[in-house]
Amino acid sequence: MKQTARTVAFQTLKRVYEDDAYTNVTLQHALSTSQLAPRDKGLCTELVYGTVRRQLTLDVLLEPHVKRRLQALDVAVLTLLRMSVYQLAYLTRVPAYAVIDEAVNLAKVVARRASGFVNGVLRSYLRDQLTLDERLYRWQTKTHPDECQNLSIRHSYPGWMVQRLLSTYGSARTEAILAAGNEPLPLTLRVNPLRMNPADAAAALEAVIGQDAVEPGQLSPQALRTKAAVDVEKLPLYSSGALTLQDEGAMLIAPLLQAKPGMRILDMCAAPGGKTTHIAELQQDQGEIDAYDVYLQKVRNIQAACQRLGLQSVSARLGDAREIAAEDQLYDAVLVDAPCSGLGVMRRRPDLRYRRKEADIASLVQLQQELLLTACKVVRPGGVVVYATCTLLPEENQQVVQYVLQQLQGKVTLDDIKHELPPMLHTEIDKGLLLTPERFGTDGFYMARLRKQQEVTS
Ligand SMILES: C[S@@+](CC[C@H](N)C(=O)[O-])C[C@H]1O[C@@H](n2cnc3c(N)ncnc32)[C@H](O)[C@@H]1O
Repeated sequence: MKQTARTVAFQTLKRVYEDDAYTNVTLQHALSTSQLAPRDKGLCTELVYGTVRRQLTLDVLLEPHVKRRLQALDVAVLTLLRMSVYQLAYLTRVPAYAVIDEAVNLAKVVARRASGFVNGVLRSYLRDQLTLDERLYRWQTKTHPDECQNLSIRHSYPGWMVQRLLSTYGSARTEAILAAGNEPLPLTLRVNPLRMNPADAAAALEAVIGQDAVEPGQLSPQALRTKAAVDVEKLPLYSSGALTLQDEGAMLIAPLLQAKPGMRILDMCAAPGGKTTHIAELQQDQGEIDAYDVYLQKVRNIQAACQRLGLQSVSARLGDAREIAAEDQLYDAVLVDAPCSGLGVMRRRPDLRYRRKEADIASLVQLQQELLLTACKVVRPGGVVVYATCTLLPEENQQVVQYVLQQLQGKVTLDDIKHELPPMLHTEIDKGLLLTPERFGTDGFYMARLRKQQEVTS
């Protein structure tokens, strides 16, 4: 089969559906072993991410044109239909006849006996001549969904997730958050100040990807945003350790530790090392950072990141961070970048919305509380603990902080971080900073800083 953006996308999607494989990992592997040109890699990524993200909507769009239950279709056929309807409904720049021709040709190779069926379904879809909104309106008038079901199908998220967001953020903001989770991922980079300053890095990047293709970030002085598609990991600038791929919102977290050269810092949940390496850069690589993760492969990822960036001050360690004991020497600052439900990073991990189950939340909250309590134990009096997540649920964010403050009865207090953050974020601060993804084009994050009180000696 000749390799094109669509064939690689189809094979990736089929693996995702058949083996329940992770979309981002499967796609990354498929692209790195393909011979596709950068432009085709872009289209392939769009087809895979879009089809997975919009799956619940796509199935509703398909249903009127398929007489059988969709789940009863062969995986290859269902994959082709979803991928094709994604293009017809969302990628209006692609001509419909090209979508159908390519789907039928692909069907002849991967599901020969079903090529007529694929052709028939897609032609029936086109005959309707309705816009996406009109199709969804038709579904609505037929099924009379409540607000939650309606948003769930329109934006393709499970109902429980929508319900939890609705009860926290209300209708309009929830809809904006859901829509933001379906947007393409912007490419943001953190410049390593030990290697380069941001202006030089921007100029060096523009020399490769084109004039005016790079702009400074809005929220972090170390951030660059690129407007052109580029395989950053293949650039010498990247392999030489001048750049790290990181969301701009994530770049706000490490600075809250106020790391200075010589400080001893603990990063409790560190892999793949995005924030550990940021802390090391801010400390000019002069200090001691213990970076824990509970999975061996992930610990290796931290080591690899430090090696690429030329950082010496990090010790990557394998272990459950809840078991770290208060040694003689306590830490000056601790980061708890806790495992969480990930509702803030939906555009980054398109299948997370279907993998995450509502029942996970209670055990995540317990883990988050235990990690934060341990952090407060192993930080020195006067030292700080930064608690961060990439989710939007108050029970994993403000309520975890509240729980720990109550448990520790005044031994730990909440810091005011307002004046350390850009003024445009001040409205987002309330018991920590809550960055929702529809506001500034970042992923969604929560971050708060606690301070251990000095022991009173008489
Ligand atoms: C949100 S991610 C951390 C992201 C990382 N800080 C970064 O910026 O690249 C949470 C990490 O916590 C790890 N983790 C989960 N439970 C843990 C535990 N009990 N102790 C240490 N790490 C844990 C997970 O393996 C995962 O890599």
